[in-house]
Amino acid sequence: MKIKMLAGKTIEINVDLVKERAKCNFNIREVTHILDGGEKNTIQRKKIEDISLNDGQSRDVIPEEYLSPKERYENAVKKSCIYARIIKTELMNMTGLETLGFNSPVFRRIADAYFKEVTPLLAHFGMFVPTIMGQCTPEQLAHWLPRALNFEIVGTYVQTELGHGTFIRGLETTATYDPQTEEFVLHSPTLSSYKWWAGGLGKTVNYCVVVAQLYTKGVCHGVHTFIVQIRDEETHMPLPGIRVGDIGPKMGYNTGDNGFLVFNHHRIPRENMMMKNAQVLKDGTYVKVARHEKLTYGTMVYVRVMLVNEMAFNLAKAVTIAVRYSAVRRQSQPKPNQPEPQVLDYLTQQHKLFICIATAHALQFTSDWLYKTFTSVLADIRDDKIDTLPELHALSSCLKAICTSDCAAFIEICRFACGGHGYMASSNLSMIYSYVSATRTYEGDYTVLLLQTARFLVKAWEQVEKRRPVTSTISYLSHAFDKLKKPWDGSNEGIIRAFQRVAAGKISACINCIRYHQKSGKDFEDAWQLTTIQLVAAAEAHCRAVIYDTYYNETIRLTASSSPNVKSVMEQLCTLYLLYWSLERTGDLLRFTSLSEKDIFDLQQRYEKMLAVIRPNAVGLVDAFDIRDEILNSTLGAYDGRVYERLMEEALKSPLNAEPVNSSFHKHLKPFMQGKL
Ligand SMILES: CCCCCCCCCCCCCCCCCCCCCC(=O)SCCNC(=O)CCNC(=O)[C@H](O)C(C)(C)COP(=O)(O)OP(=O)(O)OC[C@H]1O[C@@H](n2cnc3c(N)ncnc32)[C@H](O)[C@@H]1OP(=O)(O)O
Ligand SMILES: Cc1cc2nc3c(=O)[nH]c(=O)nc-3n(C[C@H](O)[C@H](O)[C@H](O)COP(=O)(O)OP(=O)(O)OC[C@H]3O[C@@H](n4cnc5c(N)ncnc54)[C@H](O)[C@@H]3O)c2cc1C
Repeated sequence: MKIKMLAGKTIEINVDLVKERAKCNFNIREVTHILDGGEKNTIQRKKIEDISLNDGQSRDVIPEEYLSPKERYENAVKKSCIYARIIKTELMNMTGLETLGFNSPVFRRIADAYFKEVTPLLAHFGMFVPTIMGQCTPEQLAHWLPRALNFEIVGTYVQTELGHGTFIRGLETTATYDPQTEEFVLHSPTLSSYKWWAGGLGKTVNYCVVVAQLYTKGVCHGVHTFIVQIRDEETHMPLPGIRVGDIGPKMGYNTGDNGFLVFNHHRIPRENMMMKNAQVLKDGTYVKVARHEKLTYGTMVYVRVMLVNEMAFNLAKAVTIAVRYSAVRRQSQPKPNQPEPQVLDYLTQQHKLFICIATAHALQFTSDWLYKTFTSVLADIRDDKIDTLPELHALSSCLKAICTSDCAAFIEICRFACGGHGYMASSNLSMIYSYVSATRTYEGDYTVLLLQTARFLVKAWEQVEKRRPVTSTISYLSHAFDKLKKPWDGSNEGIIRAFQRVAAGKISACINCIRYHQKSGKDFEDAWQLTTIQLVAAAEAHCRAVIYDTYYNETIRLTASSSPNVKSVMEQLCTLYLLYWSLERTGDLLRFTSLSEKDIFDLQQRYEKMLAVIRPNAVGLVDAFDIRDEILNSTLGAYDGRVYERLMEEALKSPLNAEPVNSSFHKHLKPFMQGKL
């Protein structure tokens, strides 16, 4: 079927997708505007996408998979420069876009059209610039920020070492102050102190933020951040005292040139210590400026916040691919003499996919809410108020952990939903998965971050016990002393309250367990270690309760003035999300609420009914994510649904198809088959 598109281009669209779009009963644009945070944002995003993508500079002539690792990296650098130039010269100064930050999610979104994996400049944008913004004095900021934003220097964030990633206090790289020359001497004293992992470090950057143990006047003051030049600005040669290189192939991020870095008594000026939170004076005197010791960890908190948005977007990509493909794909014959159904019509397929759409919405709204919380805490810190920081740390830690973990699991389900073709590199699902699966580890491992949140929850519990006030995200704890099981009512609000009861019950169980071990003679640290499995589960339950509450309230708020059908489809998705997790967590609900077997039966019925209600709008819902084909980069997920044509077109690009017979036949296979080898 031929369809005339808005831009005047005529394209052929798969007939099943045309029918699906005709079935959709809500205004797709309106949902796009809600997801973008308003119509103005959608218009702005589309304008930026047009400028960045319409001239085709993002496209590769040869698919990246067929290039050598070196060629892939070089191609990524080339395209990074093209894209960075567009951002710098065409977008940032454009009228109407003044409010757009260098770290706008729109820039990040478009980057996927340029890079199948990642740009070597991701850590420059994502970590180097934010650390400069967060850790420098005004004078340092004036010196470094313009240089970094203008790409006169490119940098990364070098913290992790071979021996330690999680335990930052255990890092071994030293920065020892020499008052004679007013310099810091950076040194890697052991093999385990070698810096390892930083993105862009291997070959791309010439500067970096280094996290090292600060020594002055013979005293260690713990980890601090330093701006370190590692390569010559002209020749790009590593400076004396620096050994730097690429760490080699990984499961993903292969165009990201993650690197190693070894210091041999490398000297940097005193002014290169990032001095917003602590200073070393010329004579070597150490002066603590910040009121909260952990403000040095600020960049990590920022990235954890940004990652929640990243997850919403990546899941939206994966489910767009899987839903469109499932509308095009036909398989099996449940009834004799009937046509093969679209796989999207199978209830089990809907069960795999509609939760992914709902999760993308839940994470998008949660991420917007978290970002607002983050900016308000930053404003507090600027006013020298630090009491809101622990809650932000607890929230960003658990949300980063749960969102990255859920998103990785659901993306893999999207791949399962696409059968064998989902396993093709050209589906792009494997690339999306390998990108997302790393996010569960980096910027704080899943378990480690949930234990940070648990620490906050245990302290909050003690506050509640003393009848002291607690902050809003944990106010539900005040009902936790109710020994009775929470009555189950099954409404959306009821489900949210039930899960808050689950979280409170799990935290209470942890407290009991810690106290039990303490009573039997263990010290607090041992009692804590013996409770960590339950603590992780309690922090997860708390995090999910926060997501349910945020998703539900934001859906109501954001659709308050929407058209009736948009309002109802958004509410249906939110209800589906709550029902899905109720069914996933029946054990918890049976333990902490009055949920009965009959209630579980009802939940299942309601859940399946909701799948059926959402079914006609499924393609419309993924269209509403409004992800351009260049960004999706998928044979299975393109807007036109020409799945088989695209699969064949991509297969023909394989260099193995360039010749009818490969030379290995004559060299190896034939002699072997003829018994001559
Ligand atoms: C052209 C291009 C265009 C492109 C355009 C693109 C443009 C857009 C770009 C946009 C970019 C988007 C995407 C970004 C992707 C970036 C990629 C990133 C890659 C990955 C980077 C990394 O991977 S980089 C390394 C991260 N490595 C960690 O993540 C280590 C975890 N490890 C810890 O984080 C600590 O080690 C750990 C466990 C807390 C214990 O720290 P510790 O031992 O010092 O502390 P304790 O546990 O003893 O805790 C003592 C007390 O401190 C409290 N506390 C602890 N932390 C706190 C904190 N942060 N804030 C407040 N309070 C804190 C705690 O709550 C206790 O409080 P209390 O005493 O009151 O209970
Ligand atoms: C793709 C990628 C990019 C990266 N980019 C950067 C970068 O740009 N800059 C940078 O500095 N780093 C970077 N990293 C490193 C990353 O931040 C660390 O790998 C991450 O923080 C995890 O730390 P680790 O490797 O030390 O894991 P470990 O802490 O050694 O984890 C191993 C296991 O031990 C468990 N564990 C550890 N501590 C505890 C505990 N206290 N309690 C219970 N269980 C525990 C963990 O749960 C995990 O299962 C990157 C990593 C990856 C994969």
